[in-house]
Amino acid sequence: MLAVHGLSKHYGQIVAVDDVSLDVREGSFYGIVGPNGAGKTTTLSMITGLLRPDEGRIVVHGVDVWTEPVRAKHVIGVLPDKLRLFDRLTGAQFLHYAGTLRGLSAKTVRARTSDLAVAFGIEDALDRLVADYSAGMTKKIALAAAMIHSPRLLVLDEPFESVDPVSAANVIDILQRYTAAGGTVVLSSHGMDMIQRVCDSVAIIVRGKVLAAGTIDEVRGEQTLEERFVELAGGRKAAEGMEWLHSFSD
Ligand SMILES: Nc1ncnc2c1ncn2[C@@H]1O[C@H](COP(=O)(O)OP(=O)(O)OP(=O)(O)O)[C@@H](O)[C@H]1O
Repeated sequence: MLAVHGLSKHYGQIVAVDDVSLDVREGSFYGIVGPNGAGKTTTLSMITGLLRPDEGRIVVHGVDVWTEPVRAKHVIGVLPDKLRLFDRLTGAQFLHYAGTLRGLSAKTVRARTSDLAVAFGIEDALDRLVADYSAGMTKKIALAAAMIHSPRLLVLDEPFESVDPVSAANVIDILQRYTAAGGTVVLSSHGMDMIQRVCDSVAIIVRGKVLAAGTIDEVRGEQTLEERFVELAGGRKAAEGMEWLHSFSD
């Protein structure tokens, strides 16, 4: 479903993504993990056609994302990192915009909007401005917008950030049913337990490079995914110094 080959991106002197290759099969629930600043968002932005790579190739369902962007984007649903939404729209208007932009009829959008609102538990918020939503509600409406055109591939950048545990479980349930039906999910997250429990495959990215990729069991071996992650990310730093923090200013 997704083939990424030799992807690189520099920001001035900073090498954000360094020769990343990934293969994601159809129906996979694929996690991307890495420390802050590892290059996850940069990688996902290039995969979804939002950020032009310096080098490399991305093919989604047989379509090259950067030579045939319109066809490729038809296949992809995206939850971007910084949610820059049209937040002076109500939730319903926002989903109408997202659906009709993707070529759906107004009738189809209405039907799917009410299904999505129930699934995400935001029925009561549909007529309120997105600008007035809480962080978790904003994430949910953005997720709903990513799904409304029933894409084959969902690329979700930290979908569970700010989402409460019950809602997160609901979202996971929705995504698991989606992958069981042949949809493919690629998501980034810092939730190691969740990735280990929910994903079938994972890539660990550190300083722009893929240090491990494969099925969860292949990557973690005898350890937990978190232990393997900490090992590859260079271990924990001892909490020394900062004594001033315990000297209290009053
Ligand atoms: N627009 C930009 N201009 C300059 N540097 C950038 C830009 N976007 C990202 N970077 C740098 O590229 C590197 C990778 O950033 P990226 O946002 O891809 O990391 P990430 O793995 O998603 O991190 P996090 O887990 O904190 O979200 C970082 O060093 C970051 O400072």
